[in-house]
Amino acid sequence: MALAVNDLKVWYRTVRGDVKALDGVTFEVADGEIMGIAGESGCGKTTLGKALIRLDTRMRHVGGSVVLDDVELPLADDGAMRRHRYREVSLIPQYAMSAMNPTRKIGRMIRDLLSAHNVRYADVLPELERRLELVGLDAEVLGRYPIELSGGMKQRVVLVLSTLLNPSLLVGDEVTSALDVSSQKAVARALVEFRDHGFVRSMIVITHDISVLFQVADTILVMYAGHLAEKAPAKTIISQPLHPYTKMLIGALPKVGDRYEEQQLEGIEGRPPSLLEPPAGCRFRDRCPLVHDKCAEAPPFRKVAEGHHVACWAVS
Ligand SMILES: Nc1ncnc2c1ncn2[C@@H]1O[C@H](COP(=O)(O)OP(=O)(O)OP(=O)(O)O)[C@@H](O)[C@H]1O
Repeated sequence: MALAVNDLKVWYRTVRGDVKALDGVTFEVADGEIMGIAGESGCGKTTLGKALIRLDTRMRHVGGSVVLDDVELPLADDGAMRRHRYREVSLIPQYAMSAMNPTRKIGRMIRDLLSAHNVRYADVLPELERRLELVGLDAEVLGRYPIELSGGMKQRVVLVLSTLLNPSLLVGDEVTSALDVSSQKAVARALVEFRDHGFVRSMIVITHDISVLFQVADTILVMYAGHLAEKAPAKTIISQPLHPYTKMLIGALPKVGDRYEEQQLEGIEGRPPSLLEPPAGCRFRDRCPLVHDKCAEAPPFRKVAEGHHVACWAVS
């Protein structure tokens, strides 16, 4: 087992009270698994990804644990997390490619990052060049400034850089967003290849665009309002989703072969509850077509088949 997250709660302190962005989530990611996280904006995807690497000053670890390769990560202790970051668990944050320092050449930027982790650039340079080549980039990109590269090239550099020390887990947050379709495909392919080559053991790929996950993910975890709704193999999520929210998410996707003007995208009516004062019970119940009395109680995230977990009272 690569990653075991148990009843993890991470809240944000705000002047209006605590935002319960991650409110007791439990799941596992196996060795070699690429797990995608899907869900509407604000459901807690980014918070979950960040919580595994670095809590920012407003985030508070309220409870629960994260165990990576049998070692519990000291989430609340930023100094102690340093030892795990980058070497064992690495993050490609949202907007990583836009956040590259425009005044630093790519090679210099990588050198700085490595030296912050006590690794000599010269020692990894041959491997760095090999991996750049693998993602279709010539080693001469190391002598270029970020502005000289396209979005897709930058994102492939970020992928190589973030996995250079072969971490056990890579978390990629919206790594294919803001790219054109062919660059999206190249980055998605590179993610899978990096796992297949063993450059990274397991991955969590976060996106609001569930169709991206069909290209890369072995399993998909669907989140709703700081809770987990469903986790299953990607094929099962597409063909036999069980949670009413997952069914709506899948139903909201355009169907292959539909003509644009004929598409009737259903969308999902209503909005998720506020995470400042989330209601007790199932958080989806106000929007759920299957709501009944029992939903006043929070449904457990329980196993319904091998590799398939669902939190819904209406699923038998
Ligand atoms: N710094 C912060 N301070 C207070 N609340 C925050 C902060 N960052 C996020 N939140 C709140 O936490 C909840 C979860 O946000 P998060 O960014 O994790 O969701 P998300 O699913 O990744 O959304 P998106 O797809 O828009 O990135 C939301 O209600 C959001 O408003």
